Amino acid sequence: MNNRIDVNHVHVAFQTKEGLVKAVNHLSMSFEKGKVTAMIGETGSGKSVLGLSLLQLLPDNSLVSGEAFYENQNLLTMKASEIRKIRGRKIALIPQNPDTSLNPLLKIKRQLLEVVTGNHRQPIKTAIFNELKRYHFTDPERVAEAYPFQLSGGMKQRILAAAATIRQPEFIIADEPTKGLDVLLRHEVYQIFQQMKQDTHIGFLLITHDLIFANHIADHLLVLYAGEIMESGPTQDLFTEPSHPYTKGFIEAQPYKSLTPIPGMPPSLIHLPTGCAFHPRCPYKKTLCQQEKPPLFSVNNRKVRCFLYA
Ligand SMILES: Nc1ncnc2c1ncn2[C@@H]1O[C@H](COP(=O)(O)OP(=O)(O)OP(=O)(O)O)[C@@H](O)[C@H]1O
Ligand code: NI
Repeated sequence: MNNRIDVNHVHVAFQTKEGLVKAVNHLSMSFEKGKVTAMIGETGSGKSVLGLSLLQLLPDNSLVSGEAFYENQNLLTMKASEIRKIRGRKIALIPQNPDTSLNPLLKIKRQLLEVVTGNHRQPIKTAIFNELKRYHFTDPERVAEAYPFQLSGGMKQRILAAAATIRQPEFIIADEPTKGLDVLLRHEVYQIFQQMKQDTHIGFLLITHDLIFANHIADHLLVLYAGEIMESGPTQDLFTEPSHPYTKGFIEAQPYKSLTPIPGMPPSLIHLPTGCAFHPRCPYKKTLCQQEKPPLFSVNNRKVRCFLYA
């Protein structure tokens, strides 16, 4: 099947001097083409690690197991030569920081040409200009001749979006595209994504801390905590009525809400708590929560990893 990526029981751990860091723990889900799936959760919850694992972009100290099926192939175990054919062409990554992702020494034209390799120079140039126009560059010829330092932050974000979509991938993984941006620029990125979503049938995996963005654009939400999905379901439902105590706390902690942080800290990923990973911080914990890990319970049209919904 081409229209989804099916993630089954993925584990990612890192070997470190201190011990095994269990960053992603038996995580299962699927990403659909034509939909935006946003992955949210506190820092260190495993969002980026999961995203990078799908393209085999994790460092050498990582241990990855499980499956991520795309077109009947497991992305996680594919040979390097095979995943290279998929990376960028079928599944593209929009990296976080335009300043480190664009080469300061190369003109935009060169950087986009490197993305669309091929022999047919002329059609490729046309493709690049068309793609730039799609992102509201009114004078693509001039932008193509520019160096990154000659462009504003918003323009660079649009270049990165163009570089990702120009090869018409089926999926895009975007890791915190609004991180560290001021309000104006954030809104520009919202618009870029809105447009990518409207104009294409791409499936997006959007990794973000920006819940306003997620609420704006995502069809489906995944809430991660200590490398596990705590809750997943349609975005509107989760925002209007979060079920999991962690989702409630996380939404409440946002600057646009009460800004009340969840008491306590995320657990050590080397020594994960027994039972529910969230129990040490949970206001509703029962004895069972300390002893047994809750499965994902189906509640209405979502899944919740909490015994309150057993
Ligand atoms: N190479 C590595 N070696 C050891 N631990 C790592 C490595 N890479 C990531 N980790 C750990 O894995 C955990 C998950 O990291 P990840 O970057 O996925 O978090 P995140 O949810 O994306 O956080 P943020 O929102 O801050 O980007 C963290 O505890 C991190 O320290
Ligand atoms: Ni991250």
